[in-house]
Amino acid sequence: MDSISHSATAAPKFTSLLRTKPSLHCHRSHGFSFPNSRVLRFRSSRIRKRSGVFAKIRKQSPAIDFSDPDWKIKYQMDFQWRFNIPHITDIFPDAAPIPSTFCLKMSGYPSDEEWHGYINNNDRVLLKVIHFSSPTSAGAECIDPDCTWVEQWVHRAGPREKIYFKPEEVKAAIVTCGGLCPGLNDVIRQIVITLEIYGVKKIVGIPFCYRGFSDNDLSEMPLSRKVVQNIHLSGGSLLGVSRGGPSVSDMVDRMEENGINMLFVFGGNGTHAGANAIHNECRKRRLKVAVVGVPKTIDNDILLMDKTFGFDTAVEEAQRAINSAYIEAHSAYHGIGVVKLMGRSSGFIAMHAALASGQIDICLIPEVPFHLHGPHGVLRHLKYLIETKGSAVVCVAEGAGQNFLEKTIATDASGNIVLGDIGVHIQQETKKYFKEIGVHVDVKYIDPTYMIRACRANASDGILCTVLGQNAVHGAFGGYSGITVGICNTHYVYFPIPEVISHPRAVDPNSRMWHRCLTSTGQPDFI
Ligand SMILES: Nc1ncnc2c1ncn2[C@@H]1O[C@H](COP(=O)(O)OP(=O)(O)OP(=O)(O)O)[C@@H](O)[C@H]1O
Ligand SMILES: O=P(O)(O)OC[C@H]1O[C@](O)(CO)[C@@H](O)[C@@H]1O
Ligand SMILES: [Mg+2]
Repeated sequence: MDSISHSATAAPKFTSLLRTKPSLHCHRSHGFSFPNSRVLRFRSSRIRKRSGVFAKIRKQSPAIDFSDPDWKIKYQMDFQWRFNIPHITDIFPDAAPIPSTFCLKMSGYPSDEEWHGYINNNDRVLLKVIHFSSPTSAGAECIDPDCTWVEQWVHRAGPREKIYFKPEEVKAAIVTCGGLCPGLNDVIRQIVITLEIYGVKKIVGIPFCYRGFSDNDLSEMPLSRKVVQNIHLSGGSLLGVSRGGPSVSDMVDRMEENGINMLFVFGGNGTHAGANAIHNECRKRRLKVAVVGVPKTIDNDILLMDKTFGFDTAVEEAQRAINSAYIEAHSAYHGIGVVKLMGRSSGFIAMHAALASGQIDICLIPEVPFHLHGPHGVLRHLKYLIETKGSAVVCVAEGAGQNFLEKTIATDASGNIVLGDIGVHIQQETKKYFKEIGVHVDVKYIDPTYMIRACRANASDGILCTVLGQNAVHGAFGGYSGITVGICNTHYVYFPIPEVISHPRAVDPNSRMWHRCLTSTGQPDFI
């Protein structure tokens, strides 16, 4: 039987620490670093400020004192506190749960009367599953110099036996923000379907991201199973997306006016900062509202998750661009293909697309610095490839090599810096370089960004969207707020929002995956 101790921390150990910050003197950025390894650093203490809105992320604690024999237990206690997921009862201690209206039991099956199929609030998923025996192991993430094994548990997602909202009193709203991403419609669809199964009748879409809360020309879109039945068959978002928007206080005003008490927000770091700010504002106003995020980033740059929806589709779709570049390059005399793929601050799409295609000779990502010119530069290697292979294909992530481009202070409506076009730059520099050395080359440049983003989700993303969408609804009905859903070591979890947005997730240049990519392309260091 589920004990309903949804609160913080009844993890396998330290069950007494429910929602109270332990007084400890451990950790976050203890200052040592190992060659070739990454010591876990907690950047969650950063405070992000935007348009007067603060997404406050937990306070910094002192460094870990490893001479303290209890450092590990203290570290784990602090971890539990940080990964506690906020619950309605934090502000409404008397909120009484009711039996779930989401029924899993089929009559007569299974025969075991004890079985109910719900997730116990105390179920946990292990966040890190590799025990690195040494800080010098590839990709090692160590907490202490000996790389001691420290268990880190996070909350398991899924339907709870007791719920904190009566379905007839729920008005749920869905909002999709940032850039497009394959799978948005799949998640909208699953949320609507699952809400209806709980018995919710009032479900609306907020058009064009947070803008839909403030713009008087935009009105709520009523949603039902009938409306969303086939929307996953096309890409884009039924509700539309945009960047920028109103202040958090204006959005919560509108939510109050319109009686919205469940909000499902899909987006990246920016959107989640907004969702967390809405959650905090609702708590400040003592509103019984559940705000649940669904990470949407085609760049796959949200922390702690195996991957985000749309990423697999993007990698798959990128194959078409890479293959075209390869065929063009291969069919031309001294052909060079350049493909630019998405990834503002992380090169996951470029790295995975290069690995999947096996057609890339040079993969350039923001996390790994490179020179274009000079004896070890990309252009010299291209010359070598032309001489030895007769053609070459380069894949570059959009955020790579920004140091070669003119700095700009231009930002989009959300405050994101507008990047220079590294793909065009590489194309131009390549042409110039080969002209200067008197070697004929035929350079073709492909930027498939918006073709990729507009695709419908592939099968594996379709499944991921389904699970994430359903779990978002279960989280809200379970009484959680200020959380986001994710996949972690193949299991589904809830994270407190601040922990996943403190900074963008990046490719670790010391990881096996990046090394595999280098093995596959055969490229040298360009430094
Ligand atoms: N720090 C913040 N606090 C509150 N709201 C924010 C914050 N940053 C961004 N937003 C809002 O979140 C929405 C989306 O932000 P943004 O355009 O950065 O996309 P994103 O969620 O990061 O997704 P993408 O991966 O497509 O960039 C916008 O309406 C923006 O105003
Ligand atoms: O052109 P837009 O819509 O501002 O979006 C571009 C950005 O969106 C992303 O696809 C992330 O959503 C980035 O890779 C890219 O820089
Ligand atoms: Mg963003």
